[in-house]
Amino acid sequence: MTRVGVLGATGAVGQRFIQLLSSHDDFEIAALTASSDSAGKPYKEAAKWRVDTPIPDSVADVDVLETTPEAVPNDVDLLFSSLPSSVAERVEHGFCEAGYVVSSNSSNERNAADVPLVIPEVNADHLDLIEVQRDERGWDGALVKNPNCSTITMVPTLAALDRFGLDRVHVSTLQAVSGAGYSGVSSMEILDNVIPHIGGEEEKMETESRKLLGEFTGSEIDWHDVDVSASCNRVPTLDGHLENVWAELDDDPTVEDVFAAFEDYAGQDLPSAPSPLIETFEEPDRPQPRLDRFLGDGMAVAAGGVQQTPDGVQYNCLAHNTIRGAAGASVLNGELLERDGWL
Ligand SMILES: NC(=O)C1=CN([C@@H]2O[C@H](COP(=O)(O)OP(=O)(O)OC[C@H]3O[C@@H](n4cnc5c(N)ncnc54)[C@H](OP(=O)(O)O)[C@@H]3O)[C@@H](O)[C@H]2O)C=CC1
Ligand SMILES: N[C@@H](CC(=O)OP(=O)(O)O)C(=O)O
Repeated sequence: MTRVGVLGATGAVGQRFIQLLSSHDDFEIAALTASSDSAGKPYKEAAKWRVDTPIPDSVADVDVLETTPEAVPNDVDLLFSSLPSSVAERVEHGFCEAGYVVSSNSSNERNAADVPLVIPEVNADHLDLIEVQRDERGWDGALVKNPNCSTITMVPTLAALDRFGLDRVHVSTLQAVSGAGYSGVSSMEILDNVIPHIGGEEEKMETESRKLLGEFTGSEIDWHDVDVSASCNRVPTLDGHLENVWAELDDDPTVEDVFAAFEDYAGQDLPSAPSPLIETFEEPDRPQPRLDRFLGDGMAVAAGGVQQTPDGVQYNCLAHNTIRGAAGASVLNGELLERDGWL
């Protein structure tokens, strides 16, 4: 078993990590950290447990640690990070310097030139950027990021469409409230409403997509030159981001060609990787958040509503934002790090 820790374990995403890791066949939870307010308390007291399965017995009475390299046992091989990005920016480097490999969900440094931003089914080879990172930063550890939840919902479908020459993408999102965290959007704001703005989200989709779809040259990531324009909206669903995508393509695929590209897109042979990665629907009213967010145990991307347009294709896609879009994405990266010998 690989001994793992969770930084920010008491938070909304931290709890998802615990849910996923407590039943993992290869990872064993060996350290849970949070803020100084929680440190020293048993996990069940420090965390207000809000996940829809019971708090695992294996963590309930474990004492929460300070989020410092000194507090985490040396024999922990891999850390998952779900800290607020302002905190992550301050502390993640210290863990990497101390020799820990950190698989982080926080948004800081996702676009840094020497930080691998990875979806294992899309760009597993970008992990080799760790060599460059270690050379440049003098770390024994490493920092690897997964993308933003809206980005990760769309990018596998774009990767599948790239065989037709991806030229330009417009996307409009309908994002669930859990993406903003438990206290992020008040019920008075979101009930009977849609909020047509999510701070920073559009820029994240527009940049992270191009890095993920880029080529690793051996020393750097050559970003894809696709032009991405995003419009992001908060809607009153609990979990599951739905997205309407218009992709302009060099070729002129039929609807059947697009379905085949989605269905043939290869997954990964990793414990948390879904098969298939992209589940398709011919019914025009699918995918839907409530019906389809748990496909592939919350790790699949659902796609449907495929139509030809004058310049390419239009479709809808959906993924579970706190599983495939957050904790599940980091765990999958952890599995890739282990398989490829980076731990
Ligand atoms: N991709 C996605 O869909 C989502 C991504 N995220 C990202 O994940 C990260 C975590 O989000 P979320 O779980 O909602 O946040 P929460 O506020 O629920 O949890 C934050 C966690 O960080 C800990 N923490 C806060 N301040 C400090 C500090 N100064 N030092 C050490 N630990 C600290 C908290 O501990 P304590 O309990 O002691 O305060 C808690 O464990 C963010 O970066 C967020 O942007 C979040 C939601 C969805
Ligand atoms: N902004 C996302 C969630 C999030 O926290 O994203 P990021 O991981 O980029 O910080 C949402 O609101 O749905």
